[in-house]
Amino acid sequence: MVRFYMEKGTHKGLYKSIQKTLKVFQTFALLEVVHCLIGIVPTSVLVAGVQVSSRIFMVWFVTHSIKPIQNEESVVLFLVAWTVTEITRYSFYTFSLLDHLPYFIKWARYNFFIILYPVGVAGELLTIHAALPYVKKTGMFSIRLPNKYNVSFDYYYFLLITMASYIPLFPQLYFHMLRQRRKVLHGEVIVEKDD
Ligand SMILES: CCCCCCCCCCCCC[C@@H](O)CC(=O)SCCNC(=O)CCNC(=O)[C@H](O)C(C)(C)COP(=O)(O)OP(=O)(O)OC[C@H]1O[C@@H](n2cnc3c(N)ncnc32)[C@H](O)[C@@H]1OP(=O)(O)O
Repeated sequence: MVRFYMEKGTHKGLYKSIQKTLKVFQTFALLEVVHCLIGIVPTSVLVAGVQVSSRIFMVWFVTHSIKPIQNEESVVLFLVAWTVTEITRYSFYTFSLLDHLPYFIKWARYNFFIILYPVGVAGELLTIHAALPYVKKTGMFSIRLPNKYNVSFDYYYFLLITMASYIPLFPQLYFHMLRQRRKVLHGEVIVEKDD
C-alpha cells in the first residue's frame, strides 16, 4: 500500500491493486473462528466471530460488490487500520510461539488497537454510508414482492441495520481488548463473562 501511494501519489486505484491479497487473507481469517470452535486457541468464539464476520462482510458484500465506492478515502482508512493490526497481531503470535517475544511487539499488540479500532470502524461505517445511494438506486441484492416465494429483502435497510449493529457490538470488542491489555501488560486477573 505504501509503495502504491509513493509511486502513484494518490489512493485512487489502491483497492484494485491489493484486492486479491485482501480477499484471500480476510477469507482465510474464517479459520480463526474454526480454531476457536475446535479449541486449538483459547479465544472467545463470540469475539472472534463478530470480528471476522464484520471484515468478511466489508470485503465481499460491500467493497467487492459495490465498485463505485472502491476509491473512497474511507476504504484506505480501514485498509490501513486492518493491515497495521494484523502485522502486529501475527508478529505477536509468531514471536510468542518462538518464545522470544520482544516487548515492543507485545506493547504494540495491546496499545495500537486503542487508536486503530476507532479508525477502522470509522472507515467501515463511512464506506457503508457511501454505498447507500448506489444500493438504493440499483436495488442490488434486494428481493421485491410479488414473487413466487412471497419473501422480500431490502439490502438498503439491511445496510442501515448493519451500521446500527456497530453501536452495541463494537464496544464489546473494544472493552474486551482493554481487558486483555490490563491482563497482559499489567498482570491483572480478569474473569471473562463469555468464556
Ligand atoms: C453479517 C454482517 C455482520 C456485521 C457485523 C457488524 C458489527 C461489527 C461490529 C464490530 C466492528 C469490528 C470492526 C473491525 O473490523 C475493525 C478493526 O479491526 S480496525 C483495526 C483494529 N483492530 C484490532 O485491533 C483487532 C483486535 N482484535 C483481535 O486482536 C482479535 O481479533 C480478537 C478476536 C479480539 C482476539 O483477541 P484476544 O486477545 O482475545 O485473543 P487472541 O486470539 O489474540 O489470543 C488468545 C491466545 O491464543 C493465542 N493465539 C491466537 N491465535 C493464534 C495463532 N494464530 N497462532 C498462535 N497463537 C495464537 C494467543 O497467543 C493467545 O495466547 P496466550 O493467551 O498464551 O497469550
